[in-house]
Amino acid sequence: MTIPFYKYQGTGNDFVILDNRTGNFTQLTSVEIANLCDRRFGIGADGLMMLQLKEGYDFEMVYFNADGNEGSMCGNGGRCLVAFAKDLGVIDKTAAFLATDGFHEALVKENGWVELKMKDVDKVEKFADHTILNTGSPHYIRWEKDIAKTAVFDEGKRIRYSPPFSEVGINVNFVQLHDDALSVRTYERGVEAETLSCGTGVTAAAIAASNSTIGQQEKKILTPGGELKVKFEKKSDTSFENIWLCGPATFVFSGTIEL
Ligand SMILES: N[C@@H](CCC[C@H](N)C(=O)O)C(=O)O
Repeated sequence: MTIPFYKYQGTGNDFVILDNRTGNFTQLTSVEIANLCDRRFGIGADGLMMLQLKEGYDFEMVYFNADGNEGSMCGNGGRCLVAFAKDLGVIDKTAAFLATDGFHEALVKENGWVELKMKDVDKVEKFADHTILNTGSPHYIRWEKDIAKTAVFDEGKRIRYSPPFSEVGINVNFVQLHDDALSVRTYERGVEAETLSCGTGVTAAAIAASNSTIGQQEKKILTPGGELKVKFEKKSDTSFENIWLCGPATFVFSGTIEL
């Protein structure tokens, strides 16, 4: 089977995208998807997405982690799929699409900048050195003094596979606070490695680092793959709405691959 594919990246979080409006790729197995994402034997990516038709929406986003298993929401992936939909002519400057965690809106701005509305957050669990919350995917936020020195792979893997997370897993984000920004490095579940950026992860970090002000807040986020912005409205210490993940989403290359 010959598969035409498109490769996109958002702050270095990279994805293989398939145009599945025909339904031709629905039967791909998790082993085949993992092979397509393999960086040595395949195209190479942190995940694979299919853009599909869905009645009542511009499109549907179906997301798989690099291990071939269907994942929960991917923020950078969602922004890249919106850029792809725009390049295909499926949308113009706005999108309304369905993902595994529900309905999302998005805006395509100048120079490849894509803003994605994330699901509301209504539970934030704070512990002495970490915070847990779900922004479409589950996230563990650990505060660090200097993330350049953090053993992201070893520590992230240890936490992701420790009880009570071992069975379902969790994404582990190491976060350093600066005066005007946050630096974030993430160990991603399903990739089982550090990625250059994680959209739902930086969204979780921004919310976990919110100040006590009720109302609109905005955080600049620095990741190893580039800069993102998260805007949100704080309703209470555990309730956040109108959450937007904003940043670049870029076409890299396209091609065909034999399966
Ligand atoms: N890279 C993603 C997160 C993808 C989901 C994650 N790997 C999981 O399975 O929870 C992002 O940009 O949000």
